[in-house]
Amino acid sequence: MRVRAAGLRQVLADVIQEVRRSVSQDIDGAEILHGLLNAPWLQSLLKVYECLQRRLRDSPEPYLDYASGLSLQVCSSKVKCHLFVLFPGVLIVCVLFWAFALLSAHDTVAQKDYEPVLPPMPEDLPEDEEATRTVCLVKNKQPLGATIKRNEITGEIFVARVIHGGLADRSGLLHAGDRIVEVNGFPVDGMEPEQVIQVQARSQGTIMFKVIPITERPVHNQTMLYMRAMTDYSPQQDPNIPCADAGISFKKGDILEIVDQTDALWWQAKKLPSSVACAGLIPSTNLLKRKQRESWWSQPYQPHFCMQTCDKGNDGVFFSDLLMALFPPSAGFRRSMRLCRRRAHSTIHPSCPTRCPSSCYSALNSPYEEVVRYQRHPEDVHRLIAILGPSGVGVSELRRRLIEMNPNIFQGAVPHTTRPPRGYEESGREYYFTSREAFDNMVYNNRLLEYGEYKGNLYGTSIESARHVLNSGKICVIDIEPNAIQAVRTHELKAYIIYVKPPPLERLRETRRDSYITTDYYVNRPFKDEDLQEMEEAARKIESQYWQFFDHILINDELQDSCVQLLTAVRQAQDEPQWVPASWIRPTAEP
Ligand SMILES: Nc1ncnc2c1ncn2[C@@H]1O[C@H](COP(=O)(O)OP(=O)(O)OP(=O)(O)O)[C@@H](O)[C@H]1O
Repeated sequence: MRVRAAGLRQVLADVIQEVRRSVSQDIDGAEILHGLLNAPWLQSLLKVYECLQRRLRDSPEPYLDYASGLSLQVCSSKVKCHLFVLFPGVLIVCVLFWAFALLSAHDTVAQKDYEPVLPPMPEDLPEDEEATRTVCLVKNKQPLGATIKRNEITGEIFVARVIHGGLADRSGLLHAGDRIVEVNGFPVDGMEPEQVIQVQARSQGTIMFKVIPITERPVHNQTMLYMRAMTDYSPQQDPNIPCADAGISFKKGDILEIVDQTDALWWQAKKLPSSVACAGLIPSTNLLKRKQRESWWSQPYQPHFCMQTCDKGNDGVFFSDLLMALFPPSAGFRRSMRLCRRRAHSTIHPSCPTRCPSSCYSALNSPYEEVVRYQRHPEDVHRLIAILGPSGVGVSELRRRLIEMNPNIFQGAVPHTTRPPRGYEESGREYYFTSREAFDNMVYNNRLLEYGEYKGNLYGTSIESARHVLNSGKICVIDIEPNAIQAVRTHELKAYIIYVKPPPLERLRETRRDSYITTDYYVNRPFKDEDLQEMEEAARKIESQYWQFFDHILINDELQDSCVQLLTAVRQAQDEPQWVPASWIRPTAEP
């Protein structure tokens, strides 16, 4: 009340005076606040606000709503003659034409002529009139925003759901559960829903429903809920959706704002970022899980995409030495792990299935993952940066360049190995050298993010190793195999996953012309066309299985551009809000 009486600008002036006093008392921050409150833009903004408030209070009423008619009368009288004396002919015609147009617009607004003409209310309202409601909606180009269903026993037609933000919802007059008795005067009992829709589609301009409102409307205490889609969905390909046009399609990784979960089978959601007010139908978690199970049973058997090879070649003693010399502290583990896939006696394990069977499998199988917006507090440890991509795409190169750019900020996690150290190696620098027993112990206790065996030696990255870097205040940057994604997506590490994607084949050929690939053998050799095709194929497989987990996709085309992109993505991960699983922030949230 005080604000209205005194005016906002007056209140601001009082506050400024108070703050000025604080400035003279040298109170921390008072000067900044004073400068802010004194800013001319704030004064102007308040002035505009006050003007608008005044306008709202004393909303202008038209003095006449027939100004154009009156002016015609005036013109046809003597005044016209006087005007002709004062102004030459053409000019006066223009001025009069303009003035009439203006006055006619004024009259349209004054008479509220632009509002739709509603049909008269029916006169013969039945006795039980209070039990029915006549709802008149003005159709524009958008759909009505409601679906209907038929009670198969009684033949009665009901509103099945009202789409959030649609025409029916905005009217506030139709609700899920209302029984539709008539549409535009046609009784609809016993009709098929398609026939009812045809009746309503025929109507022009307005559409009138006679409904018996539902007596007990469910109370909505909907809270904001966001989900990351873990699967693709297209309503056009779903024969079970109540109305395909009311559905929304989404792809893995899309963020969905769930606006209505009242229906057990069909939720209403908006795909973010969204500029539309109207939501669309998506299948609920349970329904989508059911669909996935059904489609899984109908698929031919597909072996799990797994990083295991059983090549028994034995030409690598030499190779390992050269390898470690070439890539001493940071790239060794990845290289070993990568070559594990290609070479002898090797397997790579994500540590996760033993560590977190429930969260891993549920995240892989659940069609949605609840997410929240999270921004790291500047005083918290950094988020782990995990980079992955198909072999040869440039993960090691990008990671190496990032760390070299600023080793005071970025650091890799030192891997563990059971292989004996070489002359130049120091435990804790190139590797932590451990016994096989100690390594097995780490595996048993789920302390490894991923591990693998190569030529009889075990290699792995431990959680402690990543934690050590993070606790030192640096940003830990590691490269992982795709099947280790689940192991790094934890409340503690809050991994930000960067997927390095190869550019189209043409660009790969051009950009990798002078680059070398590390092959099965200890020599690096130029990329061949089949290496590039293999890379594309591997990328397709990774994307089809893991796309939903990627926080950033970096297309490694020009190396310099990719480095800049990587740096930007890492900065955003640490300093800007990102969608993360709700279970990281609220331990009670379902994984
Ligand atoms: N954008 C790029 N343009 C040209 N050459 C590149 C680019 N990115 C990486 N390279 C080169 O491609 C080769 C393979 O890159 P890198 O070793 O980083 O691959 P990787 O993804 O780590 O796979 P792997 O671990 O199997 O070797 C290296 O010689 C690297 O310098």
